[in-house]
Amino acid sequence: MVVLSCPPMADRVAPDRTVAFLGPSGTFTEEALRTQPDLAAARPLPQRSFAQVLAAVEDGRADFGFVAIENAIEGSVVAALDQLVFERELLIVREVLLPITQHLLAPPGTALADVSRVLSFPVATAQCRAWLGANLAGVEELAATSTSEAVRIVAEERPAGTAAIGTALAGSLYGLEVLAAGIEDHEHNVTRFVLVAPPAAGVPAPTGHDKTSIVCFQSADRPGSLHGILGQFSARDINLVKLESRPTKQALGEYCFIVDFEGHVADEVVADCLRDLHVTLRELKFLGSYPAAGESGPRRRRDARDAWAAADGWIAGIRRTIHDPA
Ligand SMILES: O=C(O)C(=O)C[C@]1(C(=O)O)C=C[C@@H](O)C=C1
Repeated sequence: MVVLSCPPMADRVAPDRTVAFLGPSGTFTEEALRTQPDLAAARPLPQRSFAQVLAAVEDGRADFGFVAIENAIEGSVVAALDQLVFERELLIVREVLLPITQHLLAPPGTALADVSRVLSFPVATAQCRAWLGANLAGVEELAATSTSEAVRIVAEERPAGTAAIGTALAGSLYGLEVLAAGIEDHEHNVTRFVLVAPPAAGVPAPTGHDKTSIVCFQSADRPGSLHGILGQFSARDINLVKLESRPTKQALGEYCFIVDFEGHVADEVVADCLRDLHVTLRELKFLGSYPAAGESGPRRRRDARDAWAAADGWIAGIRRTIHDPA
């Protein structure tokens, strides 16, 4: 199951555009990017970290950045999410879902009993926690800057007794063999990636199947503040897709809320909700409205939004009849 988002023509990335992503060749990020024909045809700019990917977009070396942001087993990829929330002024313009299959890879001729150390990107290692406990209990876990970097190091530097966790693609690119396939702890392992661009690139056109992401910074830590935020959505029948609190890094116990919900800022009901939040919050950061990946969810809410637009038209009709006081 590879779920593709299908951007309208105007929102496809042109082949002369540069897309920065986590490298080197053979990362899951590259696999996800290659599910998108327009991104696969664009100029690739592999980087060594999420921060470098996003910095490349902000300083103009890349037109777009492509990063993992959420995993079905591990939750948010906080190193990327925090960058978007706190460090960068970038907009999400697309999301892509990729099923993730982890492989234990080692130089040809290695047996499982020879493995005393496992090298990988920590998010990937964490997805295999139960498998490692059951099959390689007590082995040393080492961190690399990405899964494919781990595979490259094991293939080229041959550290003693070391296997890598990564993609089958990286295994064949760098010449490692698969010691064990499908070692992730849950079979429905999916990672969500986002394509980001500078705000000047604008917001993608609504498709009728969209998501919006925002960050709510509260004015004060008082009872009911989260209830107040959520109430704005429930009053308008807007479905939340994800709600996460993250420390603002300003003071212990001070949190902001990252909210993903169905709909596009072009929808009147969404705009109205954002207006009310903007009035009440200390700061409201708009992370983007973009086509939602997958088939379930946002389409279900269209009837409610159509009803809201009809109600808006009804009010506008009444207001047009208000007498001019002059
Ligand atoms: O290291 C990689 O291969 C990546 O693309 C990064 C990453 C992540 O950060 O979540 C991407 C997908 C998988 O969930 C594991 C690792």
